[in-house]
Amino acid sequence: MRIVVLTGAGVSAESGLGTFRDKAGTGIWAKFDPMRLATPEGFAADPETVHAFYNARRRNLIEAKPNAAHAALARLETGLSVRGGGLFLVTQNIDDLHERAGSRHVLHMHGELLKARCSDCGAVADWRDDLGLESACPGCGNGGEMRPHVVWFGEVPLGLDLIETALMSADLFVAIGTSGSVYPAAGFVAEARAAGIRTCEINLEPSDNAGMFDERRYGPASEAVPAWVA
Ligand SMILES: CC(C)NC(=O)[C@H](Cc1c[nH]c2ccccc12)NC(=O)[C@H](CCCC/N=C(/NCCC(=O)O)S[C@H]1O[C@H](COP(=O)(O)OP(=O)(O)OC[C@H]2O[C@@H](n3cnc4c(N)ncnc43)[C@H](O)[C@@H]2O)[C@@H](O)[C@H]1O)NC(=O)OCc1ccccc1
Repeated sequence: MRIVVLTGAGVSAESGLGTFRDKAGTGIWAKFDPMRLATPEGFAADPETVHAFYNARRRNLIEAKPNAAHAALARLETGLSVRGGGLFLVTQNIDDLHERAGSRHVLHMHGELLKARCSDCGAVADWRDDLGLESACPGCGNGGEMRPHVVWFGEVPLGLDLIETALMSADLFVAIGTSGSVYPAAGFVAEARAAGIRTCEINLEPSDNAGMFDERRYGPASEAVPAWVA
């Protein structure tokens, strides 16, 4: 059995990491302007404020712990591989909770908060401290060029070709904890359906494209994902 799982902010919500959009309007993008904080233009216009936004999220992440949903997906990875199948885990999350729960192969299509990238030479480095204009690139040594290694709006997500290949050879596509509002990730279910692949949504509430899924399971990820994996 080959399964492609796409996760979003909802899988890390019970680990204390805020989601971006929710019906109650208390998501990160309800409090902060994504066009100012999560676009290359916003970073060019006001890098200090963007650094402060991601530095706060990085410190918060370092204190966070994986939850039962992350642990269940790590078990699924092992379980499928010993039975000759495979799990392709792609996440929109920039946190490292899947890896901390034991998942060995995780594709971060929107980048990683614990990495920084030099806008000059493109070098990507592990980064756990605050990032700022004074941060020097460990590659080319230039200061003032380091930025969070995340995919901002208007930027091309990472690993789209690998995701496409995995999707086209999958038996099942499952979306977990995502609102289905950000593309191209929100379009994967349509691609899976078009390829005749079975689809399932696991979420707290129906997502924007809930109707596209063959199967829907609702509840907190820390309960619904272990129940689905078992
Ligand atoms: C807002 C939207 C309309 N805009 C877009 O989609 C844009 C523009 C666009 C492109 N194509 C389109 C087509 C139509 C319309 C618009 C577009 N897309 C882009 O700009 C993308 C880049 C998008 C990436 C932007 N970066 C992020 N983040 C990184 C930084 C950061 O994190 O700061 S996006 C941001 O939203 C993403 C999606 O959010 P979710 O993860 O789904 O989280 P959300 O809060 O929305 O939902 C949480 C869900 O969990 C549920 N939940 C809550 N608690 C729990 C719980 N306890 N248990 C279970 N579920 C739970 C809730 O009910 C809810 O449903 C997140 O990953 C997050 O990363 N780039 C691009 O298109 O480049 C060109 C291109 C593309 C392909 C090929 C060539 C060229």
